[in-house]
Order: sequence, then structure tokens, then C-alpha cells
Amino acid sequence: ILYDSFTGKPVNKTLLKIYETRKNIEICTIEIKPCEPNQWRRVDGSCTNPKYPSRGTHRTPSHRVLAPVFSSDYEPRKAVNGGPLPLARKLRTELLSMGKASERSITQLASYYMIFMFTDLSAIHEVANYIINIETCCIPEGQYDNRCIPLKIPVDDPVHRYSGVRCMNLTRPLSYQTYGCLDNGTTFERMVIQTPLYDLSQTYNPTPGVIDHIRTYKNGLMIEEEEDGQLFPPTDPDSHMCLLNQPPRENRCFKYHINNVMSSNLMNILFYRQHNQIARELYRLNPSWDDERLFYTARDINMAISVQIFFYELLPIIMGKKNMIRDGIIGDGGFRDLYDESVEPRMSDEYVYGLRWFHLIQETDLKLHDKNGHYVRSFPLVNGTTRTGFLAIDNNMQHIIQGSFRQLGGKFDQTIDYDMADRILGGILHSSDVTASDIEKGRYYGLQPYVNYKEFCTKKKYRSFADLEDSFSFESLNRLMKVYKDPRDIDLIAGLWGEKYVKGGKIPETLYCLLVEQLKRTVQSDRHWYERHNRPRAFTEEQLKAIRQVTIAGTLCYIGDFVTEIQPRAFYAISNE
Ligand code: HEM
Repeated sequence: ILYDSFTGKPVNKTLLKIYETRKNIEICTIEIKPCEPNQWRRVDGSCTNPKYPSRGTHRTPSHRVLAPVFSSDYEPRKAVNGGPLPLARKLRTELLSMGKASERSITQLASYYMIFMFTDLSAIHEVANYIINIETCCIPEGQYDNRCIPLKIPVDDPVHRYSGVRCMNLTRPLSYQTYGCLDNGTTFERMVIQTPLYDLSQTYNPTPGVIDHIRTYKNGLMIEEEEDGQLFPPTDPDSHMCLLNQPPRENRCFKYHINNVMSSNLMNILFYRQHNQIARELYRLNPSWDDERLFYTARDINMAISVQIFFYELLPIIMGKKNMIRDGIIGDGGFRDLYDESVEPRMSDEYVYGLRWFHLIQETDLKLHDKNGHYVRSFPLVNGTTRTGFLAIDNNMQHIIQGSFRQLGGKFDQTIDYDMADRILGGILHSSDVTASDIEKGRYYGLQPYVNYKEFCTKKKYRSFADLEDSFSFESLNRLMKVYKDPRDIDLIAGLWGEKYVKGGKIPETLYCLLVEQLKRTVQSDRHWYERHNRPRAFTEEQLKAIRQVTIAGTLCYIGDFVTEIQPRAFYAISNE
């Protein structure tokens, strides 16, 4: 049955005709085979909830915690006084300090895993749009191009007052309207490419049909290519997506996976390899199993590992373990069944957007180490985006992994690393400021002001800056008062940047609340959630126990190149304890 990606309902003939004329059937619809009650989790995410078969597939519309707000024509909302909101770049330079500071006990690996888990939910098609498709937003050619939303740089900018750069290329978010699945003039709905579930979309690729190119259809294995004794997912020698590869030595480029930020690429290679390791082990133990069973069992275990590490090892460090137990995000061992078939699998825009706050914790100066733990050299992380070929040469992958659990991560504070602030896209764009993009994009997604989200979370009213005194330090609130005339003008991410952290955790109170809001839905809406005892082909008690014992350290021992020594809790730094 052909379903409409936006409404989630079977497509009728009239609509099909419209899509045919617009030549966008492939994007606006998805074909789904009837759901079978005992089937494995499908790669394309369909039938996650049989009541809504097409919800959970890629291109499922997002959930909105608060209804979107725009001015006319889906342009950003205005300030309370009717004027434009302050320039995004101005806000960034006024609200965030630039510099470098390390956490005392959290490693770089935490940020690698964080970005890896975020790429399970999002994709870089919006970035590709402004680095590959539309490069003209800052030149006269792009001046009247409606697709362009360039970041303007004020003349007194602390960095660019000297450089002469007055504009950074940026394009509008991609929506159902962009692809012609909804008519112009209807409410903006962002088009998200991955499935709205934690199901390793980045490893298995939910785009219909792609998995057939990745699987060998033998013994549950996926295709691996060997280079220099290391195993990689298939490469495309003709791809132009690896913009920063330095040929002839660096020519590997994913064919069926996203060529992304380097840390995410690296984790993805590891989980890809892990699938095959698990499949081989399963085959050794169960030589009578067919390919289908081996593939889906290996995938099921691989997904469970990725989520177990995220929910039970990484997020508790960030959100506070007691908070997460209190709010029902994690259990205290054993099976858990929170599935509720009335809840549609959807990801909230605010959740994915809120994860951008983690741009503040990213240390970009990578310290590469060899397998004996000796420092080798530094490498700027931002020079590695889309540079998949770099990971295949000179033991780089091994050295980055070895460094990831030895180097301290960036501090969770209101300071942004220099490269994140001004050179986020390495050599791909001359100047690029991810945090200014974060502000600008929030406005084009129609996110409501920060205080409305705070109100949603605390049920209190925030009408004046004085109402915010309990949630900000004197200095952070002062910074906000300097740039915003009214607290109802404050952009969501700008509020998060300065807000005090949730008790027992390391993230802003309102971000914590938005993460909880989504993570609950994630567990409730997923029939295949690994902790359920009555999901199709559920783990036995003993099997779940084994998954519960998995750690990021154990995973790196299992699949990381030459990881023979590692601290047991590798998101924490090596200590004498
Ligand atoms: C803790 C690590 C990180 C996390 C959790 C994170 C998270 C995110 C999220 C959630 C988005 C929005 C995606 C969307 O809405 O579809 C985003 C956008 C982006 N991130 Fe990160 N990120 C991290 C580190 C990095 C690093 C290291 C780089 C580059 C080296 C990077 C570059 C970008 C870029 C270029 C965008 C798009 C900006 C835009 O067009 O608005 N991020 N990131």
C-alpha cells in the first residue's frame, strides 16, 4: 500500500495524480507491505506501530511540543515591539564566550557518542543544500533567492571586523513544501530523512531498497571492504560527497551511508563492523540459522547495544541518573514495558533542535594516540567533515579511537570552541558559525520563544527578566538583557546557552525537560523497544541481562582497532581509582 509521507494515510487517486504531475511520488509517498505481528523491526521503520504503519519510517513528520510561530509567509517571528529579532551572529558573539576549557572527568568519547546518536535521527541534507547545491546566498546572484537565509555579520563583529567577511552562506530548512508534498502557504513542516526511532538508521539506512545493496544475503553479513587490513562499509569511487578527502591517498567515501562529521563517521564504521562480528558469532553458535534470522538477530543486538550505552551509560552522566529514573526514562534493571499503541512514533523538533546545545561541549583539537597510549599528534576535527577517506589511512582511525577515551572533552559551559564558532565546516566554507546557524534555523523552524518552553516545563509565567533571576547567573542574565529588549524575544537556544543546569545533571533545566518529553515518547511509541518482554522475538531474561552489561569500553575492546587496554567507564577519564 502506498502511504502519504505527511498524513500517514493511504494515498488516494487524486493525490497520486498531483504527485505524478509534480514528479515527486518517490519523496512524498512510501510503499509499505502489510504489517505482520511477529516480524522483526523493519529497516525502513514501517509497522513500528501497526495502528499507524507508515509512522516510524523515514520522512515521518515531527512532533511539536509547542505549535510553530512565524510572521507572515513563514518568515521568522518578530520581536515583541514589532521589529526584527537581533542578528543571529550578533547574539552568538554577545552571549557565548570563545575559548577552550576541558571537563575534569568526561572524555571526548562522550561527544563522539552524542553526535553518533543524533545522526540516528537526522541527516545532513540541509547542510548539503548550502555547501553543494546553493552556494550563492552571499553574492548578488542569491540576493533574491527565496531559498537563501544567509547569516549577516555586523561590521563590529569581534572576529570579522578585520576579515571583511560580512555574510555566511545558509539555506532555508527543507520542508514538505520544498519537495512539493504540501502546497506552499500551508504550515511549514520540516522533512526529516532518518526514522524517528533509535534504530541505527545511520548504519542500516532506512531509505527503501538501500539495505539490499548493503547486505550480502549470506550468513547475516553486510558487505565489508578491506583496506590496509581494516574493514569498511562499501565505498563509491565516483562520489563527490567527500569534499575534504585529499586524493590520491584519501579516496574512500561511503556509498550507502552519510559522509558526515568525522566522529560520527568513525562510530558508524564501528557499529557497521560490530554487526558483522555479532552475525559471525551467531552463525558459529547456530549454524542452522538462515541468513534472514542471522541478519535480523545481529541487527537487533547491535541496536540494543547502541541504545543501552546511550540510555544507561551516557545520558545518566549528562541528565543525572536519579532524574532519569524518577522521570521514567530508564528503569532499574530487568524488563520494562511502556509501549502504548496510541502514541505515534515521532521525534519532536524541539528534541533534535535542543541537541544542538551540545555544540558548546565539543573540543575540536583532537589528540591522536597510538595503541600503546602514546601521543601521536593533533588534528582539527572540523577538517574531517565528509572526509571519510582520512579514516582509512595512516592508522588514523586507530589513533582517533585511542585518543577519544584518553583526551578530556570540552567543558559543559557557556564557552564555544574557536573552530566550532568560526570554522565549523573546515575548508568546505571559508567562514561558518554553527551556533549562529542554530539561532537562525530555530527561527525558520518556527520555534516559540525560550520563555514559552520554560513555561511549558515549569508551569510558571515569565513576563520580565526579573522572573528569570532564579534560572540564570547574574552575568548570563545580564548578557541576555543587553541583546534582547523583552524576555519574550529570547530564542530557545539563546536561553539554553545561559540557563542553570538541572540538579544532578550537566545540562540546562529546560533542555532536560525537552529531552525527557521526547525520550518518553521514544520508549512508549516503539513496539520493538529492546527492554520489552513481549515485543516480537524479545530477548530472554538472560539475553537482556547480557545487553545490560554492555559498556562503551567493552564495545571498543570488541570492535575498536587494537583497543587492548581501556578504563571500564570510558565516558569518564582515566583515574587512579
Ligand atoms: C556533541 C556533538 C554534537 C552534537 C550532539 C551535534 C548535534 C547537532 C544537531 C542536533 C544538529 C541539527 C541537525 C538537524 O536539525 O537536522 C546539528 C547541526 C549541525 N552540526 Fe552538530 N553536533 C555535534 C557536533 C558537531 C561537530 C563536531 C560538527 C562539525 C565538525 C558539527 C556540525 C554541524 C553542522 C554543520 C550542523 C548544521 C548547522 C545548520 O545548518 O543549521 N556538529 N548538530
